[in-house]
Order: sequence, then structure tokens, then C-alpha cells
Amino acid sequence: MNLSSSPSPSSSSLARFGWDEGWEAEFSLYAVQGLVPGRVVRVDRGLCDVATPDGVVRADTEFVVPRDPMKIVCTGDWVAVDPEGSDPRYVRTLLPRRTAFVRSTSSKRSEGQVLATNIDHVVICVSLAVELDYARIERFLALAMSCSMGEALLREAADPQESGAQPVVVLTKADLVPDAVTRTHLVQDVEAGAPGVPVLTVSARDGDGLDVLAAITSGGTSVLLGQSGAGKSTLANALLGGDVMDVRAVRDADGKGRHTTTTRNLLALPGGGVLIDTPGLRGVGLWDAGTGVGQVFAEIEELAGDCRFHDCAHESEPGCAVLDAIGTGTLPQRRLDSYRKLLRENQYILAKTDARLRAEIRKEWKRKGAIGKAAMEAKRGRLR
Ligand SMILES: Nc1nc2c(ncn2[C@@H]2O[C@H](COP(=O)(O)OP(=O)(O)OP(=O)(O)O)[C@@H](O)[C@H]2O)c(=O)[nH]1
Ligand SMILES: [Zn+2]
Repeated sequence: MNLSSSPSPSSSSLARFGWDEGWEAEFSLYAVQGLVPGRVVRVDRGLCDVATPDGVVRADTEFVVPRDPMKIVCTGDWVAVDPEGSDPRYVRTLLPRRTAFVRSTSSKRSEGQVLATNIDHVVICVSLAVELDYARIERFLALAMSCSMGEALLREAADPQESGAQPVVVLTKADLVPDAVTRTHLVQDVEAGAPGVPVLTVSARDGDGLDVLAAITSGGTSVLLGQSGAGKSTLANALLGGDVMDVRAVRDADGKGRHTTTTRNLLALPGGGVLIDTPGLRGVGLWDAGTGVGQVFAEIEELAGDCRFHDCAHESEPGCAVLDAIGTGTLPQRRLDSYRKLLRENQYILAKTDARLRAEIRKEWKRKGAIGKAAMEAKRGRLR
């Protein structure tokens, strides 16, 4: 194996973990210092497993422990570690994140928990075994959108062209809806509530639609979100195919055989692309995306408190503290634009959720009405 500290020849093995020209450019500063690039596949108690051109190595995060909990080394991060020879290796720096999946830990705006970083696709899994819950799908979509906005917070010098994570809705267990026309209607229903978001049906059982999903996940890093029982693990296994063994073999490449029993939270997919599955992401449904806006843009909400008008829209109002901050340069225009975009998206989702909710309630009434009518008729029949 090539153990050269120059990233160009040795980092080609990192391509399967998502290494690209952008990361190479970000890393060049550390390459000249002889550091080795790698992607964090697992974190626990101040240590992490890092996939490097030398195989998976254990590294200590002591030198990169930040005050800010949002900057704690996380699964999905790209880092620079010591070259081989130092034991233990240390994580020397964290490359700027492209996206971050953040969960607010409380209703206070200060604390956030980073669940996974550098995600390109948020795959929202929805089971066709039960009736579609549109409000829930929309909550997951809001979450996916907040992931793309995480970048604005964590990467001040972000390229505005970078769009962040893309959501995709996968209707799982499609084999349970054998009628193609019904399946198409269900897809159209979900599409109507999620403009611009791809919606597909997949059956892990008979393999239908798996190729379409695999094509999406083959580029970049994906996470699977969804209710318990939505079929995430089954889909992950289907995407990983027989390559799970191969992944283990790579893990042993550090030759020390110390961590062979631990699980990884980041896996290279055999068809290309990377899958992140962390326990933290599993419970993400508890997160309220609506409150996320104020947390991600806390400084804007704080400024807004000083606006002359209570309901200031920060457009052209006199005495607007937000616009003042733009004027003096303390608040970047890009931040305000991102804030407005997310607020708009949130309002749109909330409005839609309410409409859906009303439709659901109406449907439930009708259903109950029908049951009541049937029961009445049955009773009458018996009396006759
Ligand atoms: N009919 C059918 N059943 C499926 C399919 N995929 C998964 N299932 C079943 O759905 C159930 C739940 O699947 P899981 O993959 O464990 O769901 P999960 O989302 O990982 O659930 P948690 O681990 O609780 O988050 C299991 O009994 C699976 O066998 C499918 O394509 N068709
Ligand atoms: Zn204002």
C-alpha cells in the first residue's frame, strides 16, 4: 500500500468514501504538512474511527475539542490525521462541512446536536403497509430542508451554488400494493405535497425500484430517515448487498484487529456512494423542524428583537435592526437570504400540513359515518 503523505496518489482509495476534487482542494493546506486525509466512520467517547488511505485508523479528537457543540467531530466529517508512525494518531483539524444534520436538544436556542455531516441525499422512507400520513412526510421533508440549511451556519465561506442535501421520498414495501394504478396514484399524491422532490416506490422484497434508488445513492452521501418499521434497515441491507463482508475486510486494513467487532455508522456502497446510519438519526422524528429556524439563525432573531416594529419583516421598515446590521456588515446578506428562504419553506409546509390535516379529518369522519351506517343496517337486518 502506498503510504506516501501526499494525498494525490494515496487518497484514490478514499473516493469510495466520497473524496472529490473539492475535498482535495480543502485538504491541500494539510497535505503539505504531511497530514493524512480521512472520513469519520464512527465516533465514541473522544475517539473516532477514520477511513484513510492507510485503512481505518483509530484517532483521538483531543486537539479538536471545541467549545461549540456544533463543531464536535461527527460521523461524516472529513478530517486531517497524523501520518502513520504516531500512536495514537490525533485528529488535527476538521475540514469545513458542506451540510450538517442538526437536532435541537431543547427549546432553548443555544444547544444543538450534530447527528451527521456532509450529506447529499436525505432518503425519507415511508411504508405502503399503512395508510400514508402526509403530515408526517412533510415533517420529514422539513427536516431534510433544515439539513441543507445547516451549511449556512457551519460554513461561512460556503459556495452559494452549493445546494446542500436533496430530499427524496421512497414509498417502501411496494409489493404490498400490487396494483400499478393504485401505486401511481399514491406516488402522485405524495408528489403533489412535495413539489420538486423525487418520489419513488421500492420493494426490498422483490427488488422492484431498487435500481432507481441505487442510482440516486450512488453519487454522494445518503441518510435514511423514517418511522420505525418503515423498512430502513431492509433497504440499507439491499443497497449494501453482499458487500458488507468487503467492508469488514477494509476495516481490518489497519492490521491491528482491535476494532473488528464495533459497528460502523458510515459505509461505502458497492454501487458507489456512501450510506450513513447513526443511532441518533434513528430518533430524528422527534425533532420539531419548525423550531429549528430560530435556532439556526439565532443572531438574526436576536437582532429582530431590537427592530422598531414588533412585526418587522426586515424588508424596508424604518428602525430595522436586521437591515442596520446588514448595512454595517456585521450580518452577511447571505445569512439573511438563507433565513428568509427557510422561513418561506416552513410557512409553506405548515400551511400545507393544516390543509392536509383538515382533509384527513374529513376522511376520518366519512369513514366513521360509513361504519355507523353499516352497523345500523346490520342491526336492522337482525331485527327483521
Ligand atoms: N412486504 C415487505 N415487507 C418489508 C419490505 N421491507 C421491509 N419489510 C418488513 O418491514 C418490517 C420493518 O422493516 P425494517 O427494515 O426493520 O424497518 P426499519 O425502518 O429499519 O425499522 P427500525 O429499525 O425500527 O427503525 C420488517 O418486518 C421487514 O421484513 C418490503 O419491501 N416488502
Ligand atoms: Zn427588522
